[in-house]
Amino acid sequence: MRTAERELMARLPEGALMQRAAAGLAATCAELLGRVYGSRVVLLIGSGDNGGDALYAGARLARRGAGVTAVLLAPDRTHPGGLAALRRAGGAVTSGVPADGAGAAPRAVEELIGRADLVVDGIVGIGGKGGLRPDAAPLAALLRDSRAVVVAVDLPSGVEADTGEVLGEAVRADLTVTFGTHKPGLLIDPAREYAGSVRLVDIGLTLPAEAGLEALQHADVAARLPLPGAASDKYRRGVVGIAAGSARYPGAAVLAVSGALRGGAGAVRYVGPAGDAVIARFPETLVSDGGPARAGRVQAWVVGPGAGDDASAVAEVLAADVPVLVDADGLRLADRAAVRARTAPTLMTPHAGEAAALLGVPRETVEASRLSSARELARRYGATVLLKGATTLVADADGGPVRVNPTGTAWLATAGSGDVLSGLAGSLLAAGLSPLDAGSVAAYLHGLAGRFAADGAPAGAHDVAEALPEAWRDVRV
Ligand SMILES: NC(=O)C1=CN([C@@H]2O[C@H](COP(=O)(O)OP(=O)(O)OC[C@H]3O[C@@H](n4cnc5c(N)ncnc54)[C@H](O)[C@@H]3O)[C@@H](O)[C@H]2O)[C@@H](O)CC1
Ligand SMILES: [K+]
Repeated sequence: MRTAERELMARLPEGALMQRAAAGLAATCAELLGRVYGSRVVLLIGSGDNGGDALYAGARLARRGAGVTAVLLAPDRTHPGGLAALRRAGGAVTSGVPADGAGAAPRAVEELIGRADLVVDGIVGIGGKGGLRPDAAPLAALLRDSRAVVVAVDLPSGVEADTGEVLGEAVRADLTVTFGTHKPGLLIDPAREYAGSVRLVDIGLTLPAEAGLEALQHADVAARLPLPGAASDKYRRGVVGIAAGSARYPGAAVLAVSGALRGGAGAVRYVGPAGDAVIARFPETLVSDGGPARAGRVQAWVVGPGAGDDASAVAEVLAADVPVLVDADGLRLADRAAVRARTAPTLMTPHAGEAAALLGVPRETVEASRLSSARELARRYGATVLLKGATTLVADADGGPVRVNPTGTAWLATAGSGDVLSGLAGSLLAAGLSPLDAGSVAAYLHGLAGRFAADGAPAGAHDVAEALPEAWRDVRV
């Protein structure tokens, strides 16, 4: 993003890029205000180009009759062109510097924000690091209590653009207008939550083909779905083996199979103590007695959901020379050296707690730094890692682009939903997808299915599995 901006700026007349950004920002603000004339707009302005965007957008709104006041955090280092434009358009300017350098914003600023219809956050964008500085932090606190709509420029000020971490005080926006492309901080929790809904404004950048972070969209998923051809039979479509469930947790086996049956493999083979429960619910399942090593050929294994303490099944699966997905109890039971020694692909699917145990750090650390945690886990185990959570990430061991799943929903935070996901991803592995594709396509479909199943009301994991065909159909149109 930064390189692309530099290249384009060198080719365009001075300020052209900022004008494109400001035009998009002003249009969105006008849309949110409904009636611009007579509305009260406050601009929070830091010392960089992020403030410049906000000032030029403010000037456009002032010309349309809004009462616009810019609150300057660095009055002597404010974007000069933007400030002049706002003044020419009739906008007002006041200082936002706390009297004692930190602590509280000036009383006049508090009142302005209290009366505002809309506040534009132009404190800092991609040039910032380390949370808001003490002089800016009180403004973020004021916004939390304000009834005004808060629009962040490029990023909510204070979040880490490159990682999605939030290291201190940051602005909570209702909407973020971002330029050129999405930044990791808009896609990955916890920062994502600060951004509200995100609107992308095209400013004409040519972006590099490969980014550090990718999000699939419907067409990308559709292109990766395994579809049967004329020559397909159940074996060519792939057989997925599910080694899951225990006397205590038979339901995990049923749910993993329910996901696997909707993932594109031609057949699902089940191995474990819950065979009766599986057959009762899904008669099409091939149930084997004995361990995974004696189960017959499969093209991929899923091991771990509800597995209890059966370490031998996990060891047998890890010894198989086919792609293996390790989930839940399997992550705890797996011999770490055996995972690292595998030559066929491995896909690990921990939630934050399981990832923390594997990394030997507190759970909060993983939740606060999801991107680096997923990458580190993948590197350490030589495996692809799907880190579950509000924003699911899938990272390959080679350090290539990380996939962030855009379809997640809080409704999926329900018991058994991970079992469905692991069956689904395992089925895609058996059908021939790479672990990165299998994990990210599964997360995408699973998120969509969760939305369809919930549709504003609680849904169980089995509802999510039943909505998977609808998710397939949705991405294929
Ligand atoms: N470079 C470009 O071509 C374009 C840039 N645009 C805007 O410019 C922004 C980047 O501008 P800059 O590189 O000037 O950087 P920013 O404006 O994002 O931030 C830099 C300024 O913020 C202050 N700052 C840094 N960390 C802070 C913190 N933690 N708390 C408070 N203040 C902090 C610094 O003193 C510095 O002056 C983008 O986010 C975007 O909004 C857009 O106008 C589009 C075109
Ligand atoms: K901002």
